[in-house]
Amino acid sequence: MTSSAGAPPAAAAGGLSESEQLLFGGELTYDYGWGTHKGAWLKLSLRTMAGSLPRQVAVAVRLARAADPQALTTVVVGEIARGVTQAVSLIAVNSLLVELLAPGDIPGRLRAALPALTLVAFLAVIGSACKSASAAATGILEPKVQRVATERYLGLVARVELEAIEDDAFHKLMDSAQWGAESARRMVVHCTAVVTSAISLIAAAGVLTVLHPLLLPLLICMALPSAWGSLTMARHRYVSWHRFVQHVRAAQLISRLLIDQQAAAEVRVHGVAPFLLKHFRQMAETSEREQTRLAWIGARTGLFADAARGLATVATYGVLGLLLWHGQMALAVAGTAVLAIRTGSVSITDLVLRVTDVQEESMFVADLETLCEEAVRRAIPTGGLDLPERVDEIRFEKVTFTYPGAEKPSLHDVDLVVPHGKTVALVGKNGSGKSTLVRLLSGARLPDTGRVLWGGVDTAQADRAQVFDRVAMVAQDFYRWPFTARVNIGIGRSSAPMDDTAVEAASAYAGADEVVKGLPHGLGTLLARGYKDGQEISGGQWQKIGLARARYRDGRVLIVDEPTSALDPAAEQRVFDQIHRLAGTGQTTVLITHRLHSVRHADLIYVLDEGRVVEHGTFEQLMAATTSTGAFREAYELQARQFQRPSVPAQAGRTSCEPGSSVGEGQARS
Ligand SMILES: Nc1ncnc2c1ncn2[C@@H]1O[C@H](COP(=O)(O)OP(=O)(O)OP(=O)(O)O)[C@@H](O)[C@H]1O
Repeated sequence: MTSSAGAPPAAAAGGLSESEQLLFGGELTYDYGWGTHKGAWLKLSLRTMAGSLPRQVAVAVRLARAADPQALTTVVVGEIARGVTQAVSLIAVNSLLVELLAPGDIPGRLRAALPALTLVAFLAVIGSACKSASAAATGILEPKVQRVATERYLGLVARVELEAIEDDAFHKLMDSAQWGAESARRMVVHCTAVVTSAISLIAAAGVLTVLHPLLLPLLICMALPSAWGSLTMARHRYVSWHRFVQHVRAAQLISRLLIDQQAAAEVRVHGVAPFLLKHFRQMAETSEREQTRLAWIGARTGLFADAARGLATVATYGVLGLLLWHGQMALAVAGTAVLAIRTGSVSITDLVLRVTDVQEESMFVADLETLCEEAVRRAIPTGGLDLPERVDEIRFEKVTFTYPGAEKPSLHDVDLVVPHGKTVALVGKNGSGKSTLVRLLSGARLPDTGRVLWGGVDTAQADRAQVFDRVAMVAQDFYRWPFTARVNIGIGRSSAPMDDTAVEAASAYAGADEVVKGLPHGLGTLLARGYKDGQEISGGQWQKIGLARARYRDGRVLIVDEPTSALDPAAEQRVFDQIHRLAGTGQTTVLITHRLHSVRHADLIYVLDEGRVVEHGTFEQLMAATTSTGAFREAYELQARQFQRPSVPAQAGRTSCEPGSSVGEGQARS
């Protein structure tokens, strides 16, 4: 692999670009907001990595404190005590060696060394006890830290504006953050190890400084090559991961599609598997090439680091030998120095490795932090103006709205009124802006210009939690939760305990009671295939469940977006009858439908075209030639004609196929 550090791997990766181009319409790279890959590479210098370490450790400590303060205290106290025992132990070893190497008979020397020996043994026992306590507390902390980190980012992400959820840069952050939560868990272990190694190193360094001031700088020289090697590899791995996260995500998507339930029929009937497998392989092979590249860099870096470390070790022991040679150091002191150098060098290697681990994990934790900061920045504001208890009308005033990245507005200068207790229908061609309009009405989106007023309160300034609380919505693409039928209905108002009587009443209202009756465990049936006892239901049956959910929510404003598109004629009639009946109970309803005959009873009909309201009025007004532009009337008549006697295509040997021709009709049916 020859790609340079800053070059995107796809450029050097042969088949990857082809797969990306075909399946995803372009090369899969991310703009992080804080720079390109090349920028990231430059930013990850050794200095900044070391500089950011304390901040990231502080993040881990904060998470650990939130997760289990008692366990955190045990870890900290345990590790400090362990370090102290090591330091004291080294000093005891020094006295032990002094006694053993002193002139005199062996039994006498052994007797003199006994107290130091006992102290070394005692300290070893204490050290082990501290190690066990710290290990147990770390084990307790780990999963809790991951939970706290996960809960935190999920909680924040669930509150961001819809716009952020559709933003691919934000998605990238969410992908990284999932790793960040796991990294936070691992950071606890690594941080503990860092503390252990650091204390052990301080102990060894302290003893070495006392023995001879020259030994400490030599010990540091021994450690530097390992530090450089480990940090260099951590940096390579991190940059590589960031480059490849998008490709990994895409390859995972392809592999999931191959086993996806919804795609299963098409995968088989259309023979899609070889096509997907080919592209999966291309993407996987590119990742493999990247792994090979990293392995070679690792081998090279390790070789340089080991060579430098070897030289430093020779120099250190050489200096020790010279000191002994010139009588500047006693033999017992030299023995302790060898021990301290060994302990210190092991601690330094361990410390460097662990610091690198912390550093590596901290980069992912930093991503998690960035996501949390971004999620806070893009959150739906909490608080705001209170809505009046009774909202007489919801009013759109010159509302214009453009989706992020879209070239033209989806709503343009829209004026509209939804009076309290009335049924308002929105009709118009595909893509005319109906669903967008209800998203703004429900507060899910805010206008770019103009105002959406709930009883005079602008949704941009209102407490949006209050707006949401008053809305019950069955969106076109309402979510099919992979839970039981009960939860699929009761989740409409999940803040309250689920009440079976209310769930049953809502399902009866929407005609979902028949669906539930047909399920093996009634409301307790899991509506998710692929799990034990999970059931799948039809699109129309799901639509009834969706309607029941909106009914259960019992919002003051009911928004139904294409509620009957998958329903059979009887069920469709029933739904519209129910909606009309609601009008009599003072329920405000906004109905989106393409079935124009079903809006006859609406109090107001708005006709949209290319994001603009082209006409509005009652059904009679829109149908009357004198009071309408004809947009609604023409569409209505076009639909009505389809219900009149069908025209029959000409067949070979027939000369007459005119509509109404009884012969033609008879032949057509035969
Ligand atoms: N999330 C989105 N991001 C970008 N553009 C969108 C998004 N949702 C809708 N649009 C665009 O906004 C326009 C209006 O879409 P909208 O879904 O509001 O139309 P609609 O009248 O409800 O259509 P339909 O009758 O097909 O449901 C369309 O051009 C559509 O492509």
